[in-house]
Amino acid sequence: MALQLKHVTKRFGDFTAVDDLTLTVEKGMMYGFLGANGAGKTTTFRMILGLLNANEGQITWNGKTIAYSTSPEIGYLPEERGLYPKMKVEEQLIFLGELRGMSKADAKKAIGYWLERFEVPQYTSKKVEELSKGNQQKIQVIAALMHDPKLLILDEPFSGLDPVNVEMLKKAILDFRNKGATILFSSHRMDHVEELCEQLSIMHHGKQIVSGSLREVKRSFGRQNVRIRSDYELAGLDHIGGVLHANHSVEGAVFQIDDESVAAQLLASALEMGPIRHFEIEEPSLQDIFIAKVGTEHA
Ligand SMILES: Nc1ncnc2c1ncn2[C@@H]1O[C@H](COP(=O)(O)OP(=O)(O)OP(=O)(O)O)[C@@H](O)[C@H]1O
Repeated sequence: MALQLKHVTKRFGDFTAVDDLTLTVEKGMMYGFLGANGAGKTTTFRMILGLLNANEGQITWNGKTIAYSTSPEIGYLPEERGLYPKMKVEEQLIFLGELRGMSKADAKKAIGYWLERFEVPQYTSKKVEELSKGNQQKIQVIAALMHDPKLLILDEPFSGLDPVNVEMLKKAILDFRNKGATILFSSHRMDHVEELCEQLSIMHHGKQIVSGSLREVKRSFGRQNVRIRSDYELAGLDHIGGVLHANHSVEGAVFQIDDESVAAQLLASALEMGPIRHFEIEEPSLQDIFIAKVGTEHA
């Protein structure tokens, strides 16, 4: 039970949007698909769903090409949210559930469950256009989950949701993972990916420039962060040899280093300047890795 992409390439004219992409998402795994705007994420999702044809390579789900008959097994949250504004919430979800092979009775039951769970039961008979953007997003998420799919493809699932709703959705997605669903999702929020995903890829101009488990990706990055909190300015430490990058805030600073001996030097130099409140050597965040790999050129 796995989603497999092997050497997948998609060209639009002479522009290559996805270039020789290979990845596997095993059953019960949550896979984070990262990349700057235009990196090729949505194009990849559309190829997985069969909405676009790849020019080269193979995409299989449990060893078979994804076809219309596979659709009841798949839940897709598209990037461009596509609800009918004039249609009532329940009517619309019943329609979408039936497209995924549900009976009307099963669809109604699932809709009741999800509207309650997402704390919006009062919207059952409202037109979609009467809902706020975040609540429309919840309805679209319900459309992707209600038929209990085995493979979830979620394009920016958390965008437009407030922090409480983000937590609600994270729990729902984790429940799917815990009952064995295979999940691939894109996000621009590195903290969400860091929290949820065992495996990840970073795409850049259609190419997969980083891939592996979160642990491997962090280890192979080879840099660490030194966090110092103090009541005085730490800018004087930026020029210590071996400091690759410094980020200052009201609380202190975070210095990126690639050699642990630099940490000792930072500590000694900070203490020479005055007392410090906190000193810690941290592993790099996904945000650090993303910016280092994609950021300069992106900027
Ligand atoms: N139908 C199309 N015709 C021509 N070019 C396209 C088409 N669809 C996508 N592209 C181009 O392919 C590239 C990848 O687009 P894609 O939508 O996959 O990026 P993305 O990683 O999902 O970006 P975002 O984070 O902004 O959603 C972009 O340069 C885009 O302009």
